[in-house]
Amino acid sequence: MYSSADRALLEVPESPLSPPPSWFNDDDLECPFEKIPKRGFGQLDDGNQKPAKRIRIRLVNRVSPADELAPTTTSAASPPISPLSPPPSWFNSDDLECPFPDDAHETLQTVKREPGTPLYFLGAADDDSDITPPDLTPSSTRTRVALTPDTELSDEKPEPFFPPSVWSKWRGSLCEALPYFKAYKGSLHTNGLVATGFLMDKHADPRDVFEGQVIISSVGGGRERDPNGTGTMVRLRDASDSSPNIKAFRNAQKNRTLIAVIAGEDHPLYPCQPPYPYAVLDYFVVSDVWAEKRNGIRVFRVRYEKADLQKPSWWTAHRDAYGPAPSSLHAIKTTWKTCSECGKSSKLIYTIGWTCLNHDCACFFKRPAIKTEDIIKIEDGDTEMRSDEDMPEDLEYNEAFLCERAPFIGPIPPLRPPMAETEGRHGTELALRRGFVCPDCGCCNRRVYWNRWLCENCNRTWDAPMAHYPLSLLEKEVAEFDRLMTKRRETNLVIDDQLATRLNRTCLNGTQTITLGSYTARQYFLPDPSGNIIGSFTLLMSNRQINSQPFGPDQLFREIEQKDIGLKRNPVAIPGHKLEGYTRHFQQNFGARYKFGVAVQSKGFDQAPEVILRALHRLIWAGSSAVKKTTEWIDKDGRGPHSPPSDSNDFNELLALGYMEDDRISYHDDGESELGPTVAALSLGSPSIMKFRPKVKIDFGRPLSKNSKGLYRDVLEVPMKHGDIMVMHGQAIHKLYEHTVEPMGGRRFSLTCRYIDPDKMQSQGDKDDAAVKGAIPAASFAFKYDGN
Ligand SMILES: O=C(O)CCC(=O)C(=O)O
Ligand SMILES: [Fe+2]
Repeated sequence: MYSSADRALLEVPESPLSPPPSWFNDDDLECPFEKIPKRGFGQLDDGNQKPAKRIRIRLVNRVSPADELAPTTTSAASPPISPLSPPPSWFNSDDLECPFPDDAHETLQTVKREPGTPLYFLGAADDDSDITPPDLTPSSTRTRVALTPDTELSDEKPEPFFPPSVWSKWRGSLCEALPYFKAYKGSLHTNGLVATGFLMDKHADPRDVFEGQVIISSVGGGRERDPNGTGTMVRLRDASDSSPNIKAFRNAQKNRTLIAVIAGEDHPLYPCQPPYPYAVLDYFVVSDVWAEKRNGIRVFRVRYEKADLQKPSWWTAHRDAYGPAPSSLHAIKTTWKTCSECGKSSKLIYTIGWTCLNHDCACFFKRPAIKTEDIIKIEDGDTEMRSDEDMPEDLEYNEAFLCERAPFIGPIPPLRPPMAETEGRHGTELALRRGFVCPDCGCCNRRVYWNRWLCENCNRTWDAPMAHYPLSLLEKEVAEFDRLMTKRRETNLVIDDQLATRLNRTCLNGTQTITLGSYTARQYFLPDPSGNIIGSFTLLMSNRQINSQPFGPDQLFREIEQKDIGLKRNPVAIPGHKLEGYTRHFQQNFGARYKFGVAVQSKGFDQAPEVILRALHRLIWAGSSAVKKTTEWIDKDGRGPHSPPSDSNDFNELLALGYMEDDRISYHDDGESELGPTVAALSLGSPSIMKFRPKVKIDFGRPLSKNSKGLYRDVLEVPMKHGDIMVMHGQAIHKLYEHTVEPMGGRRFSLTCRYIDPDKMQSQGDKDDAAVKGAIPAASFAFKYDGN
């Protein structure tokens, strides 16, 4: 079980806006959840339904009657939602229902625009009755909201104009399915320091704009908890030009690359009823990045302009959806002025007048003055009026700044990435392991099942091709792995050991090489801080001969990779965090139910396929043989009160884990209180490395090194290859140490046996269930393994 100190290691950010964003590139599926140990957490709270939120919005007409092109702006009358506001977004099944009828997507497709033929009305209109949009409404019950100047909307926000083409219930699914947004925390995803995806959620700053074609936001990150104890997140320091996110926005602006903007349902300025927790708006281009000063602190703002100006925007229900007429696209331009102080030009952004937006200039963000002595003549004969005061808080944008457009030229890819191509693939490559956007309903999904893709919204399934993992690939992985291990041994000065790549001899108290059946094995003994041996780690090293025997590891590997043994990823609950996570590996449990932080059901051994029972018998032999040798070694010097038990229990549980490319299991312990002292695991497929390190809360009182985060460095790293078996013996190992396994290849299974003590189970139901499911079928003893 994890202690709170362990959990402290697992900190995940609380709000997408609070911590500085982490920067992932496209190939990095790394996610904070995958760093979560799979042990000791409770279940997801699915029943915590989020209350429907109504935001009263008021549409204000800022448009001069003559200026038909100016979009109508919205401003939220409701206060912005603090990034700390608590409600986690766990939906119940009602929430998961698509608000659009099944044929909505077909309806949408019928209005696709032919190149060069603007289908939509693009001109100015005196009133909305002149706007005759194609009937995109998927439902006849939908009402369009007619806007007149100063229209005040009722409590209801309008429904979306039409359904978004890509959406998600979960942040994790969004990040796994979309190539352009993989930021599990923070609001920005970048690729090569260019912004490719931006999520606006929960927080809106003053003057943020969320309209059909123009969005203005602050650059997230850099907020800290208010030292005045208000519980809110505030900016305390100037944002820097050299921060990666500002650079990424500037690069996107300079290169005019596309950035997908995604809206979270809690955005205070959402112009319509949010159809889903997350919905992709469209591709935009970054038109402006500039600095403002707010409460004396420098913040950066970004203006985005929709890339396809002729396509209506699903999130607006008024004429802003149609945008300016093509003939007018170039007509409106914001004025630029050059600063007499720094010589740099800035746009005339605010109605109050021009200010220098170069934050290195003495005149940066100074309020235009009305006193005559402040009027300065500048070169072009124009005048500039400037006071020493900063700009006020209640600024408004100039209409021209909001209305100008710079049409994007270039191909615009579909928002919905196509399903990954399976042709010629073996089935566990990263490209197939990633999530997908359902081509039928646009829902973002994770890859949850080992041998299929399932859309959690419309339940459509696709079989995933799970071909034999090519032997040539496996051999290549092993060759690379061996090279890497040799290098690691050299780096860590492990020259006298054939196996470990990192050995901390001040920590490890003795090792021995032994023979167990046909296996050569290496045994390491782990001490407590006083040097008492508390347990052993044994690695039984397989070889070609063992692997190729009938029902040996080769055959077991081939059978498991082909057979659907029920492997799937499961949700991990993180107490105190509202983000939902899924394990970074696929599981299926057999025998007694093993309760750890992941909700995994168990199939009784009587329902287990033969391959699982064969593995079970091999592990029963390996576990008892390794424990016997541990006991002999310990008994040589005499047992102490801290010595591990001299016997192991019979196993009554087997957890099968499947790892695809890039999957892993992060640091955790196998220390649940119901577990017996011995854990044994068979590795099949790609090589992997298992690492042990002392837990941070344990004071070893010796010069064991720690990393920059204050965590102990690994004291033991052991390579595990196809057919190898590891045995951990001694419960105290899990109190003092934690371990991780990193596969170094594209397909690996681990089959781990434990004993789950019914006497330590809470309920009679659990005990009865364990007795039935954990009973090893008598017939399976025909598969008994004796090491040869
Ligand atoms: O993947 C492995 O070999 C071991 C997994 C593990 O540590 C566990 O199941 O507890
Ligand atoms: Fe483990």
